[in-house]
Amino acid sequence: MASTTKQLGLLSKQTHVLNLEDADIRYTPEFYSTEVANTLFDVLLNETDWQQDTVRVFGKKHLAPRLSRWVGDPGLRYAYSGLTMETVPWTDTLLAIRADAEGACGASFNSVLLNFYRDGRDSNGWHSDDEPELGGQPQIASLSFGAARDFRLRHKTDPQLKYTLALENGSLLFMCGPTQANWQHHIPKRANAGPRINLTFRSIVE
Ligand SMILES: O=C(O)CCC(=O)C(=O)O
Ligand SMILES: [Fe+2]
Repeated sequence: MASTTKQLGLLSKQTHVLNLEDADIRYTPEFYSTEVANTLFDVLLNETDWQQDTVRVFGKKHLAPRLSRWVGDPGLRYAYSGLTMETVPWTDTLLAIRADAEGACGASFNSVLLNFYRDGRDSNGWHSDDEPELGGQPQIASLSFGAARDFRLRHKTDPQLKYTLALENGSLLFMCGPTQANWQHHIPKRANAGPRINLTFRSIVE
């Protein structure tokens, strides 16, 4: 994957617009073919220097229930769960995926958070990606590789409004507009789930 603009075997599959109030979320299940997605899973697994971060929950420090890595343009910093993280440089693989995501979403991204859910015991707690450095209407492209996992959404003020969708191997989920201001999301634990890698491309405004 030498060229940063090379298309990684994109399929022109249907994008579904989720019918959710106060949100703008679009889901493309087969953004990458299964074959390409499986290859990308292996490459990302092996090329990434995975770390287990410490997160602060109600003032207490815990090891995050997943492995992760921040990648982005030089000098970018990001405050996350009470910690300031510095990004590490892009790889050719990540630049190629970024180009695909930017083309599909009509957005630009200067960083990506890589998450590795080793098995179904790994998870991601309820949150919004609404840190000030993401701007007023964060645009987030989320790509999933490996085992499908449920992605749950809940409205911040109306408890009746909730939604679950399975993020499949090779899928793209794009969240933009008022989504982060009004909704939270999480990845619950799932018995027997296999390994999964998720990339969330973002744009940090300094
Ligand atoms: O793993 C996922 O699909 C979600 C990851 C996520 O919400 C995040 O990194 O902010
Ligand atoms: Fe998130």
